[in-house]
Amino acid sequence: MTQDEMKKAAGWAALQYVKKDTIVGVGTGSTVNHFIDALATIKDDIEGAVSSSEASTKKLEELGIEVFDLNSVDLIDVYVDGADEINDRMDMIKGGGAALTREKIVAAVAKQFICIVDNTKQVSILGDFPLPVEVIPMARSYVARELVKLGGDPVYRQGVVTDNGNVILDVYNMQILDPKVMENKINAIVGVVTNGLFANRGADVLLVGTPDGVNTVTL
Ligand SMILES: O=C[C@H](O)[C@H](O)[C@H](O)COP(=O)(O)O
Repeated sequence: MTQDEMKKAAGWAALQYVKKDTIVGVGTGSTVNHFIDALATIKDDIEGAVSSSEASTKKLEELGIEVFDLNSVDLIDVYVDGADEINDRMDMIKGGGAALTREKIVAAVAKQFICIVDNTKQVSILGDFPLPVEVIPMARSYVARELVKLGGDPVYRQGVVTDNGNVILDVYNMQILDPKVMENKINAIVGVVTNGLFANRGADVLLVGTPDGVNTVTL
């Protein structure tokens, strides 16, 4: 089974968590793209979606799913999104596709976070995947120096501008032993918009695509 087939299995499995007549929070990335394909098959049964990126908005609209502005929505029942790494406490690193800030905002509003991954994303300690940090452009060098003080090696993701008009620093060589503390420390640096640690708000349900089917994990 290929990695993409495992992503697809996890993406389609998330459909069982979508309730009739609700607004669905939709993440970003190659795994979520499979979920969007699945969601399109029940588009007449849902009210629509709130999207976490321009890319997901485009795909949702192309498939005929109405996309609402988050400010016009009071309640999101489930938020479905992928991850770059996830540990057994359901803490995640996200933002490999630079969509971390809008993802974190939509996830904050949702009652339940359903994380969909293939089995290569499960880790015991977060940090092998470089941690993305979205930064206001004029603060890039200052934030990079502060990230070095926290023990990381930040690298500017050249040529990438986020949907919010900002830049990304990818922080290498961080062994993230306490994800909540590190999330808070990095967010406290002036000039940081947000970082890709999702620990204060982790996943509630994890669906893992494996060669033997989809495993469901809850805490
Ligand atoms: O910014 C991107 C998101 O956080 C994605 O959810 C994450 O990078 C996982 O993406 P994929 O499903 O393509 O591996």
